[in-house]
Amino acid sequence: TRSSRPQRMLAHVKRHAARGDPQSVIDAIDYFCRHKEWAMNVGDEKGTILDSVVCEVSPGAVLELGTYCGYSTMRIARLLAPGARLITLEFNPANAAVARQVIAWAGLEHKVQLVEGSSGDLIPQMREKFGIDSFDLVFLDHWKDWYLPDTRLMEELGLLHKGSVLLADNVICPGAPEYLAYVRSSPRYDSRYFKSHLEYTYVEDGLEKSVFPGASAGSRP
Ligand SMILES: Cc1ncnc2c1ncn2[C@@H]1O[C@H](/C=C/CNC(=O)c2cc(-c3ccc(F)cc3)cc(O)c2O)C[C@H]1O
Ligand SMILES: [Mg+2]
Repeated sequence: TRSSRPQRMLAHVKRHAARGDPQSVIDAIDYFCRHKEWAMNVGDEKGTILDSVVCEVSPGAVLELGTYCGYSTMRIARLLAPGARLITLEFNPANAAVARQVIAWAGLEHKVQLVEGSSGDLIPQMREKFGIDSFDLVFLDHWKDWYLPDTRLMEELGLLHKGSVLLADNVICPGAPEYLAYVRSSPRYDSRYFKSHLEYTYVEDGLEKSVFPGASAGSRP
């Protein structure tokens, strides 16, 4: 049967990127998406904003929702300090299979734990299964109407601590209106919009960075 776009992207990586060199894998994917076939990776322009937030937070524990082909997984993992961990959730087995190979080609598999399944099912298992007490950084890039329910779930489970950062892709295109309204109106978050463009296009899009000031915030009388 005809190959999938993620499979063609992986083939391009294996042909053009150097093993163990994350930047060459990132560049190969960006080239493929810009000059051969568009794909919904966060891309190089928004990726630079993602990089700066990762460096600013220098997280010990990161959660990524929606691995897809592993592009943003690599962007985050390549910047992590020794011992820091990135858990990425992907419910489509075919995507997960491609992402594992992309991450391995970049030589980052020791920094990444890719878990297959739905975020709604897996987030409640973070403590017991992965020994994670809370996340310093969460990158939201899965189905857009899952952003808000998953954020509420992480709050309720106490997986966000004072200073935890949520970074959400696509808040303009395709958009995550309910999520955006929530983080921008809730006294629980200090939220800021980073204007950019939809990956590999001139269409406006951006990232929303929301800092969780702590459970006590917003509950004061
Ligand atoms: C709930 C849940 N749990 C685990 N993995 C989940 C999940 N929901 C989706 N996923 C996985 O994440 C990935 C899905 C991401 C959804 N992202 C998108 O739909 C998306 C779409 C566009 C876009 C913009 C303009 C256009 F004209 C067309 C498309 C751009 C993007 O950057 C995107 O992230 C793959 C999927 O298997
Ligand atoms: Mg996205």
